[in-house]
Amino acid sequence: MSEERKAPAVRSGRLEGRAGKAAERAFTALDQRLPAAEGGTLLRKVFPDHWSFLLGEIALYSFVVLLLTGVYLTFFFDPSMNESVYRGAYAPLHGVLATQAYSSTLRISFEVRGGLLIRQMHHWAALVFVAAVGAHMLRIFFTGAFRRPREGNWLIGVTLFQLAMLEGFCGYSLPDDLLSGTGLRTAATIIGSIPVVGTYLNFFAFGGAYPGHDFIPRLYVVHILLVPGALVGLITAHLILVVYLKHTHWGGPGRTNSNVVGAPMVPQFTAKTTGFFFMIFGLLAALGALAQVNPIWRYGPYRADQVSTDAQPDWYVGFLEGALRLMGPWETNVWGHTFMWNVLVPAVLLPAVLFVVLYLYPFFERWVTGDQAEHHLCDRPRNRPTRTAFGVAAITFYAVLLLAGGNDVIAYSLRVSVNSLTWLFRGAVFIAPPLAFAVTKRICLGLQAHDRDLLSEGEETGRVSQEVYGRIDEGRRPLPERRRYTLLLRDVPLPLQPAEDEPRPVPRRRRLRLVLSSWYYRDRVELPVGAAPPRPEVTAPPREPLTEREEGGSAGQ
Ligand code: HEM
Ligand code: HEM
Repeated sequence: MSEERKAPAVRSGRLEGRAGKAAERAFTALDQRLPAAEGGTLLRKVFPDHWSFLLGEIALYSFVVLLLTGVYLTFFFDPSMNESVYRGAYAPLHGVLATQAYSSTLRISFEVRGGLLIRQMHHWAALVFVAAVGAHMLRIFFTGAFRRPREGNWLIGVTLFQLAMLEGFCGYSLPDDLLSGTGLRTAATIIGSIPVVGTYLNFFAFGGAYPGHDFIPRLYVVHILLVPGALVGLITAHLILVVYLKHTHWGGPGRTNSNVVGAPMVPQFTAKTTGFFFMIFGLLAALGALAQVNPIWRYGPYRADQVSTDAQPDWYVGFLEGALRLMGPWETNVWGHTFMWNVLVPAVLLPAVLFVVLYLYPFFERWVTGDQAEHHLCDRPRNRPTRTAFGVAAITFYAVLLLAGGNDVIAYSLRVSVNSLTWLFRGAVFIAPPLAFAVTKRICLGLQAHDRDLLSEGEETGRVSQEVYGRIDEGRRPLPERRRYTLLLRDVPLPLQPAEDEPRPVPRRRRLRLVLSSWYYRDRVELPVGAAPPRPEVTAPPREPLTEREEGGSAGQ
């Protein structure tokens, strides 16, 4: 048997003699049936350590909690739209006509043992899940972890993000209370706004005129089978790619673009991440036990002729609600077909454009930079001012829409006119993102200038002294070597330049690329002269295999 295919404990010399032979035999038997030797290599895979890498894990573990609590809910939830008079444990609603979906959710809340806890855990886990997915996506964006070779994983990620929002929307629409019914009414209007086919799609989805009797059972299948199935499949592919492509890490001495340094999967990483799972589980259980969420008995069952004020969707759908509230009442009638711009633009076209932009961003940036190299080091956001500014502008745009989605609540709480507030948000949606872009870019360049200052002048000691001649010395000392190295490890491409032999006049597409490239990369603060950046370690040619190194250990694989 080759050295590689021996049991790890035998290989490392920790097991000798009879015990060693027995271990070797057992391992060989296992390896003939399962890829045990390959699995052993996998167990030593290293995983870099940084708090920002925990965001993906929070998403993963809250998804696991959703699966566990969701299965429990399916034992008791009845997705039927048949109506009957409510006679359950919640006396204030006695005598009210409600669907089985609504009554069974009340039963889960008041009669099933542990039902309210599990229901609230499920809802809190959904809120945390989508938030973690969003935050994880931002970390990938701001650190440039979407660049070659991880573009495929970015595409899977953007799909996961949409599925997460869809799953959440389907989930909170299931109990058929007044709030969720109002959300479904909005969904029906959005489907109906699609030109030409909208009405037919609506009839198809709802099995007749809205609300019909079919929609909640259909939504149920989507919520507990289709979307979770797609999520499980894509998350598995996502994680396989994370393992296969290896994880990015933050640069520093010994941490380069051609290696990955971190704790081995077994035992360090597994121990840490299992503990982290239990922390998340505990936190969600505490939230479920202590913080009320979605008290559907206060809203009452859905009735198509009623709508409550301050009806707010879950936070992740709030931006669509905001976009709908900001849009003016525009419609056009063409050959008997009505184009409802007031719904079509904010609720169909806007999200479509946003997600296409998200899908394409890595390819756009690669085109602008002409950068074909593989990148395994995380970017410091300040070193990519234009990308960072883009990200912050997008977050600002999203935040304005989210706030606009709660314009009635804000107006009521602050005692201001809801119309004035709507106009304020209409202005802000156009003005705030470019403003955020400009401010962020300035801040990034300011931080770069600060880095340059640190490199050339050293860091402040905090001790100001005065010489006998009167000169005041603010007290600086050279940066520690590790910090200096990290600041110098900067990987920022130069703007593309027209080649000497390029045909003139330069074709329009090429000109656009040159202009964009210059706009992206011309603003930068150069590092001090003489401080040679560790360039060779920054960019590796494509398809160089990465070496793995255990923290404080030697290089392997
Ligand atoms: C259900 C949702 C998701 C789950 C459970 C998930 C899980 C994870 C985990 C556990 C990691 C490794 C740890 C880390 O870097 O945080 C990871 C890495 C990654 N994720 Fe996700 N993710 C999800 C959604 C997304 C989204 C929305 C995007 C981007 C649009 C994305 C893009 C990536 C990329 C590119 C990596 C590799 C990062 C690197 O090597 O530095 N993921 N994901
Ligand atoms: C990403 C995954 C999921 C998300 C984001 C999600 C979200 C939600 C939300 C927000 C609700 C409304 C809870 C409430 O009543 O306050 C809900 C209800 C429900 N979910 Fe999920 N869910 C997910 C996965 C699952 C899975 C995998 C199952 C079952 C296998 C499931 C089963 C249910 C059931 C039966 C209900 C209705 C009961 C009720 O509303 O109390 N969910 N879901």
